[in-house]
Amino acid sequence: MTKPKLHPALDNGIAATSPDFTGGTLVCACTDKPVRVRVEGQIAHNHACGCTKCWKPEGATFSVVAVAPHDKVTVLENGDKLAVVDPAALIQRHACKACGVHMYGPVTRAHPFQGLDFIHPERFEEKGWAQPGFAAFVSSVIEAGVDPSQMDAIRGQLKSIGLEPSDCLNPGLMDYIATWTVQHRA
Ligand SMILES: N[C@@H](CCC(=O)N[C@@H](CS)C(=O)NCC(=O)O)C(=O)O
Ligand SMILES: [Zn+2]
Ligand SMILES: [Zn+2]
Repeated sequence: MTKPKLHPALDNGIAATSPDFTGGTLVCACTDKPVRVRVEGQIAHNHACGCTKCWKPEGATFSVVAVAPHDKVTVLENGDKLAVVDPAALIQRHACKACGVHMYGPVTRAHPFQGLDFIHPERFEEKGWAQPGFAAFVSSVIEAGVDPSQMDAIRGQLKSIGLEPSDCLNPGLMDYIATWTVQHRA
């Protein structure tokens, strides 16, 4: 059986994290006037996401997505090309209107992730960003059109490259969210 393809940054060996990575510039896919977004410092919680809302490159089953503190994220150039994909969503994904790449997605409402921006590290010009550590929303790939019969192979492939599959977030983040919820009960 052929290995299921997940994402270009996962299918040919995952690039190692560099301790020297101190930030980088995310660039959209436009050749003319690309949007450029600076992220200071290393990213956190990098993971593969199977949900239908996260941006994926052409042909990918998963997105690769991480977070950075909002105050470390700055639009450098061509921010006039950005628009929020779904203003009602928790993550305010700012996409390039010309090429469709999601450049940054802040969480502004009261939520355990408030103050964090979701970004796609494969758009960094630089190498060395923290490598993905788990896979989230794996069952959601079915909503994007994957045949349910493929799920065993997909979960097996994720495990084989060291990305433990979850159908929501990973246990550490789910515990963090539940703890926040207890602490913020009215
Ligand atoms: N099954 C749904 C899951 C969507 C979902 O909950 N995505 C997660 C992971 S990115 C989330 O936190 N979404 C918040 C948002 O989209 O604002 C889908 O695939 O559309
Ligand atoms: Zn673009
Ligand atoms: Zn997602």
